[in-house]
Amino acid sequence: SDSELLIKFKSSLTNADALSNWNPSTPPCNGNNANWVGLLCASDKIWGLKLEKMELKGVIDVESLTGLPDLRTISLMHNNFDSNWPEFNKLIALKALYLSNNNFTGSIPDEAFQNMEWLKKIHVSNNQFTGEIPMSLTTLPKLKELKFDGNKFEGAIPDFKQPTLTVFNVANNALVGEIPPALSKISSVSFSGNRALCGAPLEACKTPISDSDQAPNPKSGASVGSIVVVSIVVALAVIVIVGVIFILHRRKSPAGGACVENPSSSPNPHKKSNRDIVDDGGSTHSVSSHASSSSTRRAADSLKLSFVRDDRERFDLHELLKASAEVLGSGCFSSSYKAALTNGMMIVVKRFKQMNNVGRDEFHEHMRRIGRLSHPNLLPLVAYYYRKEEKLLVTDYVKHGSLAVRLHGYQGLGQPSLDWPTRLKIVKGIAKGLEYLYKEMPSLIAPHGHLKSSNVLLGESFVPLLNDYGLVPVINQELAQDTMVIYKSPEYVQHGRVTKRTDVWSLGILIVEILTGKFPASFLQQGKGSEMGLANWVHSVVPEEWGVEVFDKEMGGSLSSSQGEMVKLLNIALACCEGDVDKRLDLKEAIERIQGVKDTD
Ligand SMILES: Nc1ncnc2c1ncn2[C@@H]1O[C@H](COP(=O)(O)OP(=O)(O)OP(=O)(O)O)[C@@H](O)[C@H]1O
Repeated sequence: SDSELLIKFKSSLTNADALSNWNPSTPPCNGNNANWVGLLCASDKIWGLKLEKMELKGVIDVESLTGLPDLRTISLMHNNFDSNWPEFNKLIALKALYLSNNNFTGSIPDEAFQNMEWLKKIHVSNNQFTGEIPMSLTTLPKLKELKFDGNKFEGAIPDFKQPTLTVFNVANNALVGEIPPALSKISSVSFSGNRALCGAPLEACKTPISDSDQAPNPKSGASVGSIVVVSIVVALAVIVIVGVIFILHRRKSPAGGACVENPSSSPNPHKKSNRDIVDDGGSTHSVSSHASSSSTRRAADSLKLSFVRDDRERFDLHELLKASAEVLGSGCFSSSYKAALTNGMMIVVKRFKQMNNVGRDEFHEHMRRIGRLSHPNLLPLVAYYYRKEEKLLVTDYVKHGSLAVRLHGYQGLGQPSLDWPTRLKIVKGIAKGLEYLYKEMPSLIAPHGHLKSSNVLLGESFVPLLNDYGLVPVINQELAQDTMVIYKSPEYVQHGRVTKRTDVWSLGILIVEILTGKFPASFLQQGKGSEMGLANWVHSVVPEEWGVEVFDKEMGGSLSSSQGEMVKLLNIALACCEGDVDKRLDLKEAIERIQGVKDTD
């Protein structure tokens, strides 16, 4: 059983006190939550081991882990492991392996990553690894992130060619020789602190390379002269290929790859005439200018939008493809486009690529369930589109935009900020929307799951409308864990669990943001590192001994006339983002107390 395998895994570790609740008398998982510390669970299955900062040491028994067929991610970062490379390639389904900040030693065998076709992320920064960077890494088709910095790797960098490789860091090793041309666009910082690396993005290699800094690539066996000639040819080809990839990437990821739209940028999104909304199995279909091309027509014929409410005028994907579109933002999670239909209707299409956590039937059922929700503080789902590779969710366009932009994006433009009565009204509306979600979706542990200021839109008279709710069950777990707000909560960061009070924590963070006017910048980062940042952010903007100076100055005169009520609301917010779940307010208490705050202006 999973319990036995994990207990066996634990038995070869030394100093495993942190795993004391690994006890066969309770099952390791309870649905999507972990009973045992350091596990990541989904539907009672273990998909991740997150054993970080536990002072663990000893032997990593990979063999035992092969008995966990759903295991996709392993993090052992910030421990004291000092062994040689464990045979992780026995875990062929692994997608992410994080071993940074330990004392692993010895060389990593050349074939260490053979057959690990699913592996996307490998972080081994700040260990004591020696020898050469293993060649088998160059054969991984999905490799996205490779962090090998802060070790003692030597020799040349193998010829990485994967176009998927976007995060690459080998700084502070003892590497020599020419940087493979396909890596020339990576920041020079990622190659700094090595013995003798050359070529873009660092300085060009000298030709011929002098004896003292010559770095023959022991793996290629080619002469320096031929390397130079081949490099020039390859470099030219790469420039052309990178150019094409860049253009395609810009078309697909219009915000330039930024993880989350930065609300302090202009509130008016840059208008584009041509945007790709539907990706039909690899070929893209631009909105507007190519609407009449036969491929677009063929694709549109095969595409059907599923409408989830009866009270809405219907349109089809033909119409959507003809519409002129504008990019609203491109987060880690999704990309959003605003489209004007021929009948004048303005809609927003959100495109998700990683929404495959459930099968087709369950997905349809879940969307219909979301479609049945109706509340003055929820932005209703209008329609959706299902394909295995991607999903589109369609909502109305809300012309006043998001709370994030209203709070943080207007300052430079001389626009009036939100006053206290409006902020209080927004907080009360958000709380009511959340209360409704809890009532209508009781089976979800976190009925919202991604509550933050860019997911609160402002309707007429600043009525807040919650967006992106109820999506936790359908988003791929790995992406969800890296991006969704609930997974940045203290209980998830520390114990790998989400509770009925986790959305309350997000509500607390949001109220602190509304009252202080400070933006939790760690929302802009993805994945690890951003998590503690967000949990600690509250303490940085509202220190232990806080006074009236913490409130947003933009609230002007109300700061003196309504100070008492503001203090009351901030205290409620702090009780909502209390790190200890047992001491945190539950939703009912939080809502009662919020509704009791008065608009005294
Ligand atoms: N229906 C809508 N009407 C108006 N603006 C919207 C609408 N939906 C989203 N937006 C705005 O578009 C921008 C991009 O939203 P999107 O939801 O794609 O990303 P995000 O909320 O910034 O981050 P994440 O990817 O984590 O959800 C945000 O500023 C958001 O407030």
